[in-house]
Amino acid sequence: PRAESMAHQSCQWGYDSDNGPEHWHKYYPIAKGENQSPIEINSKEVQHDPSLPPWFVGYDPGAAKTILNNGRTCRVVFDDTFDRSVLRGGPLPGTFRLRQFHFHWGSSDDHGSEHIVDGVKYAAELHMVHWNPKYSNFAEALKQADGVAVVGVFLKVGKTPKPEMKRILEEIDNIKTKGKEAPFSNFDPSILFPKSRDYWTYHGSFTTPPCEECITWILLREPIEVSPDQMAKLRSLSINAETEPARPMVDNWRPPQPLKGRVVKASFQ
Ligand SMILES: NS(=O)(=O)c1cccc(F)c1F
Ligand SMILES: [Zn+2]
Repeated sequence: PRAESMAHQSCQWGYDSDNGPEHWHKYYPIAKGENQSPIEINSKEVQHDPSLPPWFVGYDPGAAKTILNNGRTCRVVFDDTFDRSVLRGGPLPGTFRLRQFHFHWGSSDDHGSEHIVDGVKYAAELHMVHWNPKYSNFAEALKQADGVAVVGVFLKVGKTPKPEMKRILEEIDNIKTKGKEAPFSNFDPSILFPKSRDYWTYHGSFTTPPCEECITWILLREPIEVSPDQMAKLRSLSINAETEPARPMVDNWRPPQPLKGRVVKASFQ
């Protein structure tokens, strides 16, 4: 157990019993808000919206910059100083700039995703984070209800490895511990998308502190398939720094939050 809880440290939130999701509201009161994420998707209650347009991405592989272990997830960061890699259409007003993508996963294949669909927990969930350039920067955007758009992709464990995950998983050996980062260039994240563009969409929040309610979620219905070895590779990351005792980076997911009357729309019947 950790020597001190989040209360003493300058708010090092995490996923442990003493700094995890049940504690976040003490430093981030919005964590108990009306539009929190993730949520459970119940197909019987979603509203099919035939007017929902398709979403599109135009990603420049040259915008990929680095991959890093921030002690909570594995994150790939992009150059978002201009409209270089963008997401548009779907429920979104205008184009949104790709800033980073990261993952959430479990300690075993039977759980790990943040959103849950008709009771199904996937092994992991990929989040591609974009922000609305009508605001001057990401920090401003996350204070606005239409500031951020995240495309969520479920990862399901099967027999066949997803070749497009290879590049990311190969880099993991270079970023094993917190604070490590490595160059990561020439990568178009749209190769990680499934075939179908069907999605659910709702208004929610970051699933991590600061839990700001600034996100238009676009959750893809079709999971991508990864192999057990690929999941084991993700689980080989550590949350500790190189000089600290090894602690595995697993179960970095927030449980589902109250829907509070929000309506989830589906782009498909
Ligand atoms: N899990 S998450 O997609 O909601 C997320 C987490 C950290 C920073 C973000 F910008 C973000 F969107
Ligand atoms: Zn996330």
